[in-house]
Amino acid sequence: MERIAPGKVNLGLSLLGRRPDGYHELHTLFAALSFGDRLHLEPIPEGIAFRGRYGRRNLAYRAASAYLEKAGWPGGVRIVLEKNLPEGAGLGGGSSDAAQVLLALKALYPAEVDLFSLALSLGADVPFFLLGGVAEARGVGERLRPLALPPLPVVVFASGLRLLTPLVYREVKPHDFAPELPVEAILEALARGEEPPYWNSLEGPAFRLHPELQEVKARLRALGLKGVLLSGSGSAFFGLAEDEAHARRAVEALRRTGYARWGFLGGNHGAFAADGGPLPPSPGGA
Ligand SMILES: C[C@](O)(CO)[C@H](O)COP(=O)(O)OP(=O)(O)OC[C@H]1O[C@@H](n2ccc(N)nc2=O)[C@H](O)[C@@H]1O
Ligand SMILES: Nc1ncnc2c1ncn2[C@@H]1O[C@H](COP(=O)(O)OP(=O)(O)OP(=O)(O)O)[C@@H](O)[C@H]1O
Repeated sequence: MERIAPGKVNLGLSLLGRRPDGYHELHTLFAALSFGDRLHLEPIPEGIAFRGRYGRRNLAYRAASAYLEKAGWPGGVRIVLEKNLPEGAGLGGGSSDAAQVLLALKALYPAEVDLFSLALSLGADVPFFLLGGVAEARGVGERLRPLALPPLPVVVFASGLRLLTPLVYREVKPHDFAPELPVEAILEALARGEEPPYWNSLEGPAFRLHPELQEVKARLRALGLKGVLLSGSGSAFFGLAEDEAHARRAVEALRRTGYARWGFLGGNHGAFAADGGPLPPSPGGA
């Protein structure tokens, strides 16, 4: 069984405040990308045979172990993980891998397991990846409302700087908090190809930790991309291109200085190949 684990960007991320549990209340729009990691999974009599970095600490391994434990070890699984997303870049790579493992194991070994709470226990971004597409999220990222967006050409760039999410959140100060995102106005601007009225509250902390990120953002803007924003806790940025040709030109200008890729975001029709053609739907839905 092959599955694509798409990356994500946050089409706006507002931190509303700090919660008693130490996490932050957020309001964000998740949008899945048309490219990501690739996982190959096959049933084996027992145990978890995993090929990928970090071994048992890998989120894909941890998702397999969590599901099989809850399902009463009906069998085992072999997982081969092909990473295409940069790590620690704010593109949700590990979280997406974990979600695809949960969906695949539910198809391989159906059981009365609440995937959603299992996903949340693995990480705040994991529940979104059970849905994919585009969704408004509140809470720590688990209260999801699916949204519809036409597939938009998007450019993603990561300079290679690893920004660990907990460190960025630890840098958050009270003046980084902001109001709720204007969701309808953002969706309208995106549909019209105008500059969306969104922001990412984590840019402040990230830029305080790594001021050089401001220059990366300026470079993407200078290429004519709209809505240039840090994705999640970074260090990747994304920007919206006028069309495919513009996206290709921007990637050409960026590719010598880091991870540069274009694709489509939005659309609730699952993953697309980066050239815009649809990938075969991954078995087991979603
Ligand atoms: C930055 C985002 O990626 C935006 O989508 C998410 O908020 C982070 O999602 P994630 O990487 O899955 O985060 P987790 O692995 O669950 O949490 C890592 C650390 O980030 C901080 N964290 C995460 C989410 C949140 N709403 N508030 C937080 O303060 C916590 O210190 C937590 O220990
Ligand atoms: N399958 C995995 N893919 C990538 N990183 C993983 C994976 N499993 C564990 N990790 C560890 O988790 C860290 C964060 O990985 P991930 O790629 O999810 O970060 P991210 O892209 O910033 O995600 P997010 O946007 O959710 O913060 C990595 O730096 C790595 O140490």
